[in-house]
Amino acid sequence: MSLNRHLTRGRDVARTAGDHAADMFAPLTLIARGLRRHVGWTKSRWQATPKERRGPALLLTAAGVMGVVLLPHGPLLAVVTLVASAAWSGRERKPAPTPEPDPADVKLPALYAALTPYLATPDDVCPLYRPDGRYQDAFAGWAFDADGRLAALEIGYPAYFTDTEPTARARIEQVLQAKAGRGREYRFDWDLECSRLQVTALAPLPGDIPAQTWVTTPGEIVLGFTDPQATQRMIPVSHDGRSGHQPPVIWRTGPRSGEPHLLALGSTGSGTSTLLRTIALQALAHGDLLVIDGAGTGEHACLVNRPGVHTVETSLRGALAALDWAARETERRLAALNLARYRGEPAPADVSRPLWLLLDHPTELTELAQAEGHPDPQDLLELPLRQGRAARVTVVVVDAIEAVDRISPTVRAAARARVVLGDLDTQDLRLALGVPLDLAPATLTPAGRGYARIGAQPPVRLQVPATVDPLDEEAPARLRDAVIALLPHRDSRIEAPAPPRPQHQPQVAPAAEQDAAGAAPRVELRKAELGNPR
Ligand SMILES: Nc1ncnc2c1ncn2[C@@H]1O[C@H](COP(=O)(O)OP(=O)(O)OP(=O)(O)O)[C@@H](O)[C@H]1O
Repeated sequence: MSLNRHLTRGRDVARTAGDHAADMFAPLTLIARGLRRHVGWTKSRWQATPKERRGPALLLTAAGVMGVVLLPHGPLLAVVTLVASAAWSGRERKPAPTPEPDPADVKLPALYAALTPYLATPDDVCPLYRPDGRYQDAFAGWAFDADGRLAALEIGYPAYFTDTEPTARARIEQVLQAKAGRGREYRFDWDLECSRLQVTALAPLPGDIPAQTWVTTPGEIVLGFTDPQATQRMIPVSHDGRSGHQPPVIWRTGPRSGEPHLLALGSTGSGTSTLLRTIALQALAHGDLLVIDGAGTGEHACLVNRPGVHTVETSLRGALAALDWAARETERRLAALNLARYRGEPAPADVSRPLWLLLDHPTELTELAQAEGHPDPQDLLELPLRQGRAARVTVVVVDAIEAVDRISPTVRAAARARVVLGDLDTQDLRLALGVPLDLAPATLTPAGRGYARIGAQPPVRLQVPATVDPLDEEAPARLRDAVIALLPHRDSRIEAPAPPRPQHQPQVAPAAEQDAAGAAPRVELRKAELGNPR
């Protein structure tokens, strides 16, 4: 056996013996500690007793001791009592818990100090913010939640602070969010007239709301859910096996809509394809779809061959053919509507059924078209975007925020309903929504979280329903089943009798038949095959 092993063993034996000894002598230690405390108490009492009373006190104690000695079993009882009381007072006493410090006194001085460099100037003779100042002088009110996190704060700031400049405001918002915790979203209400800023921490929106049939009127699309303060409407929602009501973000489409087209941008994996699927499932209830999957990831394969879905294209040639048909269909619809109006007749059924052009990452196809010398598919959207409202053609484009420069100006100008999803900085949010946000997003946002702005309305928070790809095996089965239940089948559309079918279908010629120059093939309307259109 090596020396090292001897030493280790010896150490173990010594430690075990020490532990046993400590266990054995624990009662004696307890009593000894108690006796020490008794002696200490007696000493302090003796010193506290005035000198003239010490003699009588000593006499009284001696008489007591004598009495005890004279009693039958007195000395024994006295020893037992002394030992018991020593054991009692020798216990380890837990220190009284120190009261939790007031979170306001811990967090608000730090917040005040962090704001001081931005809101103080040396020339101010009566500064609201100064290095040796108190937060109570500048902060008008505050509230903390049960976990000690800042829930609301109202601060005052000097009138000379440049609160009309977005960059100056953004700096203050950044400091406030950093000090109050980046894990939550905050709303900033700037009262420019009174030089006051109200900061409110926002509760997270409910996530994972499964796809389901929403209670809306035709033409209304539920993009997701928001704060109760942002809308006066509530719709029934089943979530986690319970029924309740949630405030929806509704996008109104159709001939009377001020925002007939939508553009959604997001960071990678933020849920833009999921948003497109959410819209597709609702649009299918009353209209027909044409889907272009520019990324070619097959995320919309669940729509292939579904009643009401004209085509799901993933190739450049297929997309060009389908969009060319959509442009001519828009033209045809307009002509038919104008003729009906001219004759004073109701609009024919085949032009009043909404047509939806859903484009996922079309800029991928734009790049491909440029490389191969084909026309840009986005150019074919011009007519549907300009005339779509009258012709009941709605365009929805979703793409990555990095591709915003490649989105055609016509799409950006005509798509006045905007959605932005994912972790984005304030500049990207502003670019996507067209206005600065008075909200600071949390650092980590779940999939489907973002903001929506319909037309000129102020932006609202948005959580898109979890309309997952039913072919995505990694998605939870209950969410996939919910989507499958909404997909129309050949014999029914949304579990209801099939509505009359439109009298025209896109027929995309095989790519091989396309001309050598790469021009998009014409989509033929095969009216002869109306009996079996799909
Ligand atoms: N609202 C949501 N609720 C729950 N999960 C979601 C939601 N939106 C998206 N997801 C999940 O997040 C992942 C990414 O979603 P999605 O494919 O829609 O994002 P994307 O923005 O299209 O991604 P990419 O940038 O790759 O195109 C998927 O697994 C999807 O199921």
